[in-house]
Amino acid sequence: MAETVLETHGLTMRFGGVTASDNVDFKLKSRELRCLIGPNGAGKSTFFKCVTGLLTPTEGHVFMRGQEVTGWQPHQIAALGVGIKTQTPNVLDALSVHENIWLAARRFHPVAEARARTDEMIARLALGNIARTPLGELAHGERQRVELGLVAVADPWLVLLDEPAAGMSAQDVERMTAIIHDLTRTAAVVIVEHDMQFIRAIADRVTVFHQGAVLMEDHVDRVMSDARVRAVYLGKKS
Ligand SMILES: Nc1ncnc2c1ncn2[C@@H]1O[C@H](COP(=O)(O)OP(=O)(O)OP(=O)(O)O)[C@@H](O)[C@H]1O
Repeated sequence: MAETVLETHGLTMRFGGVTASDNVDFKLKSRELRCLIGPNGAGKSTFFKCVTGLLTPTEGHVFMRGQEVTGWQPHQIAALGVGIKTQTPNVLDALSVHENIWLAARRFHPVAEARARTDEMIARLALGNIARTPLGELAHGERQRVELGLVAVADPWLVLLDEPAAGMSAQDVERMTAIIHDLTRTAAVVIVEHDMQFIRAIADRVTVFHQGAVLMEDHVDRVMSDARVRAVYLGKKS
C-alpha cells in the first residue's frame, strides 16, 4: 500500500469569530497529485498555511510521513524534504537564474552534485536561453518556472504549491503542467489553484473546500459535474 505522506486530523483555524478551516481530515499518498479548489474564502489558503507552517492551527494535527509537524516553522518542514512554493517568492532578483538555482541546490547537495543538479534543472525547465539573466528582468511565467525549479532541485518527496499558474499565459501553463507531472515521478504534490483550465489539464483527485470544510473529494471529472460543487464553486444551480 502506498505510504501516506501528508495527513491532517481535525485541522481547525479560527480568526476571532471566523472558522477559516473547519475540522479538516486530509490524506495524501506518496506521488499523488492533489488539487485543492473552492470559491473565494472557502479556506484553501488557510489550510495550506497551516500545513506549511505559516500558521499554527487553533486545533488539530498535521503529520508528514507519520511525523507530527503541527506548529513547526516552514524552514523546519522544508528541512524534512518538503518543497514549498508560496505566493511570496523566495528568490534574489539581482542574481541570475543560474545563480538562484545553484544557491537552492547547494543548500541540499555537495558542490559537485549541486553543479550537476543546477545544469539538469535548467535544461529540464527549458531555461537555458535566460540562465544568465537576472531574475528581476524575467517575465512572470519565466519567474514562476524558476521558482518551481528552486523547489524541485532539492529533490523533495512532498511539494506544496500555492497558485503556481496564477497570471500565466496558456503556453506557460502548458509548460508548468509538464513540469509538475514530471515532479510526481518522485514526489507527492498538493496544488492550491483558482485556474479551472489548469485544474482540468493537470488534476486527478481534487479536494473541494467550502466554508472551511471539505465538501467533496473525488476525481476531477466527477467533481466538475457534481451539483453541489457547481452550486458552491461555479455559482450555478444544478
Ligand atoms: N488572517 C486572517 N484574519 C482574519 N480572517 C482571515 C484571515 N485569513 C483568512 N481569513 C478568513 O478566513 C476565511 C477563509 O479564507 P482563505 O483565504 O483561507 O480562503 P481561500 O479559499 O484561500 O480564498 P481565496 O480563494 O480568495 O484565496 C475567509 O472568510 C477569510 O476572510
